[in-house]
Amino acid sequence: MVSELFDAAEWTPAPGAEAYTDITAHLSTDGRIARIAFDRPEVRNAFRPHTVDELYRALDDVRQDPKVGVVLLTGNGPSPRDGGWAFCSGGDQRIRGRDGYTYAADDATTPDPARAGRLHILEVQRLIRFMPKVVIAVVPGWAAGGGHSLHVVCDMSIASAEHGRFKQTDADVGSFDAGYGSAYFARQIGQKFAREVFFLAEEYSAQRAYEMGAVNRVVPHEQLEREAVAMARTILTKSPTAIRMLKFAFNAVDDGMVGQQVFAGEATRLAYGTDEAVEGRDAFLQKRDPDWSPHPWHY
Ligand SMILES: CC(C)(COP(=O)(O)OP(=O)(O)OC[C@H]1O[C@@H](n2cnc3c(N)ncnc32)[C@H](O)[C@@H]1OP(=O)(O)O)[C@@H](O)C(=O)NCCC(=O)NCCSC(=O)c1cc(O)c2ccccc2c1O
Repeated sequence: MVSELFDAAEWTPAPGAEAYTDITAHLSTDGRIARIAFDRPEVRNAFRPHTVDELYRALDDVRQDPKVGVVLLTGNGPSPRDGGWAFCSGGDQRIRGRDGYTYAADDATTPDPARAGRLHILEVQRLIRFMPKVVIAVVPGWAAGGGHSLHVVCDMSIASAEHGRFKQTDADVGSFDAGYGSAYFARQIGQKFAREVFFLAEEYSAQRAYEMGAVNRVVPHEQLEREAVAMARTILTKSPTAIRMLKFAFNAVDDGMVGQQVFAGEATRLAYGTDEAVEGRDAFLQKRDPDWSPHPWHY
């Protein structure tokens, strides 16, 4: 069983997914939705460097899959140990070294001193942020620490009414996501609430997260993945170009010059499709002056 909420009739394994140990990756049977899930429920889906490597690969694969328009990022469960549910509880504290999270040597908890520690969940955050597809955090249980930050960076979040729980534990464990996890979170819900979530590190419910504007929908646990798929199916009825440009427009205001670059790159791609741009290219290749006369100076 992948997860108690997983509907086997809906999904087929993504190419290469059989090699994953710490995540699962599936595509909907029509190939248009991806479901990528943390698969370490016994530790509330905490991630180690190997988990992050797999997550990055799976997300990058779907980024490059032209059929996929929406990605559901979730956590499998429940825990076989105590029945607890989690989206993700952040970095695996057992293998946190002085330079980041350490790769395992011979077993999952023995650090390999030959490899530098990693904080590359931040690379995953950037991949989610900049991929031209909608990423929905599907939160069946705890979103804590770095898991809290991951849901923050997703485009939308949907949470289980019964088991969805949130807690930003960074400051409890001497860590701090000083980028999207905190500063962008404050943009989402406001400075006072964001500071409260980080400075007090108190647990809050899915309903409270909804009231603060941190999640889009709170739904009965049993229906969580069905509702997430329904949201994805609605998004898939829209224009891919419009959704892509909207995502990058929403990002741009908070992403500085990088946000402008990402948005502008897509604008350039659209401009390349015009007769005007084609004339510029053809004139160069044909070693003649471009004829811009069919193209007015629009106002
Ligand atoms: C998530 C919890 C609030 C859940 O509490 P609950 O009581 O339901 O469950 P347990 O505490 O009993 O947990 C069950 C079992 O799982 C183990 N576990 C849970 N989380 C982790 C974890 N993150 N690492 C390792 N193990 C974990 C737990 O020990 C239990 O196992 P036993 O064998 O002991 O029974 C609660 O579990 C909790 O608070 N978890 C820790 C949350 C946390 O502090 N996460 C790390 C925050 S820092 C971080 O994630 C982070 C990562 C980065 O890569 C960054 C990079 C750059 C900047 C910042 C980063 C960053 O902040």
